[in-house]
Parts: sequence; C-alpha cells; structure tokens
Amino acid sequence: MVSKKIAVLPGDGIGPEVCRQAVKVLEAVATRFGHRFEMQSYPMGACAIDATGNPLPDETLDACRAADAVLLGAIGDPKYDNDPSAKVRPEQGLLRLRKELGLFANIRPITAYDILLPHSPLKQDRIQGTDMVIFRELTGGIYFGAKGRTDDGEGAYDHCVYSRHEIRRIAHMAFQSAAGRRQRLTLVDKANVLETSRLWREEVREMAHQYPEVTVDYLLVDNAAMQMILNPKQFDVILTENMFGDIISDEASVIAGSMGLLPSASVGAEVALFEPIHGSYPQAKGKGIANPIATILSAAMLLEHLELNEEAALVREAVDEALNNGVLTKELNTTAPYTTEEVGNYIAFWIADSSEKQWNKNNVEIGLSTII
Ligand SMILES: NC(=O)c1ccc[n+]([C@@H]2O[C@H](COP(=O)([O-])OP(=O)(O)OC[C@H]3O[C@@H](n4cnc5c(N)ncnc54)[C@H](O)[C@@H]3O)[C@@H](O)[C@H]2O)c1
Ligand SMILES: CC(C)[C@H](C(=O)O)[C@@H](O)C(=O)O
Ligand SMILES: [Mg+2]
Repeated sequence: MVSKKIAVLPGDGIGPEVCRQAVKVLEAVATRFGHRFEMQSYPMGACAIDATGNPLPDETLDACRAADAVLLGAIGDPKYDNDPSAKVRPEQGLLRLRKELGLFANIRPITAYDILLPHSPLKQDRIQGTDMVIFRELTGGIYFGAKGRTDDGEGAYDHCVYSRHEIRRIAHMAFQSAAGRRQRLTLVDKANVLETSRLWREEVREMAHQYPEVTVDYLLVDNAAMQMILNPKQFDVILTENMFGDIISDEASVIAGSMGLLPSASVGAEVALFEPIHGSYPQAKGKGIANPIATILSAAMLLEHLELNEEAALVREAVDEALNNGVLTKELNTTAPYTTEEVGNYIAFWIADSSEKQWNKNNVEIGLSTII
C-alpha cells in the first residue's frame, strides 16, 4: 500500500473531461491495489486567468511543488488564440510551470497499434511496427529566449539560445533511453543554418563516445519531417530542441491514428508532470467526443515514474482492451462511437475488476458504482 499526493491541473477546453477519466482510472488503480492517491485539482491556464488574472496562481505552483506528481489536461482558449495582442495568455502558465519545476525533458512515445493501422491516413506497411520516443528539450530555446518588438514597432524577435549544460542533461537521458532500446539515437536539428543546432551537434558528437553501443544519426529537421511520414520505423530515440520537438510530435500522431492517443512525461530536477501532447481542442469541449486515452496513458507514465510498474502495466492492458474491442471515441470509431466518459468508464472498470468482463454501455453505472 502506498500513499501519494497527485496535483491535478484540468485546464481548459477538453482538459477537464479527459482529466476526469484519467483520475477515475487512477482511483480504480488505488482500489485494486489498496493504495491511497490524494488527488486535488488546481486552476491553470485560461480558467485561472478568469478566476485570478494569473495563468499560474501561486497556490497552484505551490501545490505542484508539494506533490509526488502532477497530472495535466490541457490549456488554451480561442479567446486568446484569436487575440494576438493579449498580454496575459494561458500558455504562459504552462511555460512558467515547466520552467519553475525544472522540467527540461519532455518524453513523447509514439506507437503504431496494429488494431488502429487502418485509421492512419498513411499506408499500413509503412507504419506497422513503429515504436519511437521523442526526447524534446522543454525549458530552453526559442520558447524562452528574449522576445519583443523592435523600437520602431516595425519588427519582432524571438531569440533562440542554448547552453552546453542544457543540451547535455537531456542528451544523457536520450542516450540512456536508446541504450536500453534499439540503440539508435537521431539528433534532429537545423545545423546547416542555426548556430544553436551546431552546438547541439558538437555536444552530442562528443557525448557519443560515452555510449559506444548507441549509433548516432544527425538529421536536419526539414528532412526529418519528411522521413517521419515516409519511413517512421527507422526511428528509435529522437533527441531534439524545444520547438522542433513540438512540431514533429504532432506530426507523429498521424502514425498512431489520433492526437488523442499520445501521452507524455515532463521530467527534470523537481516533481514530474504528465500530460497528453494535444491541446484543449476547444471545438470538442463538452461534446463527449474527446479521446481520453492520451491522458490515461499519461497517468500510466505517472505510475511508472512512481515505480508502480505493475499498476501501470494494468492500465496499459486495459487501454489495449479498449482499443481491441473498439471502445473508442468517434475519430477512431466512426460507426458506433463511445463517449469520452464511456471510454474512461470501460478502462476504469476493467482495472477495478479485470476478472469481470461483463461491461457494456448499459451496466457500466452499476459496475462502476464502487469507484466513481
Ligand atoms: N499542452 C497543452 O496544454 C497544449 C498543447 C497544444 C495546444 N494547446 C492549446 O490548445 C488550443 C487549441 O490548439 P490546437 O487546436 O492547435 O491543437 P489541439 O491539440 O487542441 O487540437 C488539434 C486537433 O487534434 C485533434 N485532437 C486533439 N485532441 C484530441 C483528443 N483528445 N481526441 C481526439 N482528437 C483530438 C483534433 O482533431 C483537433 O482539431 C490552443 O489554445 C493551444 O495553445 C495546449
Ligand atoms: C501550448 C503550448 C505552449 C505547448 C508547447 O508548444 O509546448 C503545446 O503545444 C505542447 O505541445 O505542449
Ligand atoms: Mg504542441
């Protein structure tokens, strides 16, 4: 029996809906294994601006610092997306949180599930067997460099800066991950143009001597974007800077079949944070069509981080069960779609009592009454 404190930041748009399902799944895990997960929600993003004027209130940051792990839904609102002049923005809350917690490595695994191959617009033989992980640097680069407008108001700038230290700490993680996988590391950069990319190459090339079992490739990001679609199976571990990682991971979701499937872990010096790679998908808010699996798999990564490996494996098994039985939201099941809540209920139900396979849409309320 373990007792853990998990700070939950549901955020905006579909964030609260998908987060609710992941919390339910964690409750099912706690019930099944006799653990105690103390889960409390805090505002971050547009909802926090509405409530306090601040996208990351002190109370939220303090609660994250005091927690064993953080679970995040998504933030962002069209009100701000459509107003480039807004000075206070939901995304500032997320960026500041990453910086304050020292979350310098964002780990994004991408898997092509056999059962979902027909749902990808890409040819099945190209994507079958894809299994890669992107290590995206998360607290440096162009996201965090000096930004502003020129004095004459006619221009704007975003500086991209990286230090050797910032590169080395995430590169070590990526090398270690590659060593334990298929021993292949690809550095994605733009070294033909950017000085920061040349520093990345210099450091990674030097570090490669410490990991002789790992084969290192260097790929320019424009080519990488094409290779991702052309032959994704060639990738094992991808290491890249903040903005390139943001872009190629959304692209990679096409291989899996939906943005609603891709989880992530943000790790670093302090407490770790777990979040789907997708955003607040405002068009879907309240419609029950958002896929909660990316957030549920983020909860599985959270359990692994807490060294609750058996528990995480059961969550993954339950997700596989949902995939194999077509218990999926409408972007993946167009004929008889399930709602966000039904997918969450199915997975939680399976975890709470996987010997009981009698779940169906009608009995779920009864079956789950003990855990939701
Ligand atoms: N980490 C985060 O909180 C995060 C990440 C990305 C974007 N955002 C914010 O989200 C807002 C919307 O951005 P966007 O529309 O560019 O990206 P988005 O990820 O919210 O949605 C892009 C598309 O992906 C698909 N999608 C996303 N989540 C899905 C899910 N759970 N199930 C099924 N399909 C899903 C939909 O087709 C959607 O149109 C913006 O304000 C942006 O800043 C936040
Ligand atoms: C919302 C935005 C700041 C964020 C990012 O660019 O890092 C998002 O796209 C992500 O992938 O988590
Ligand atoms: Mg993104």
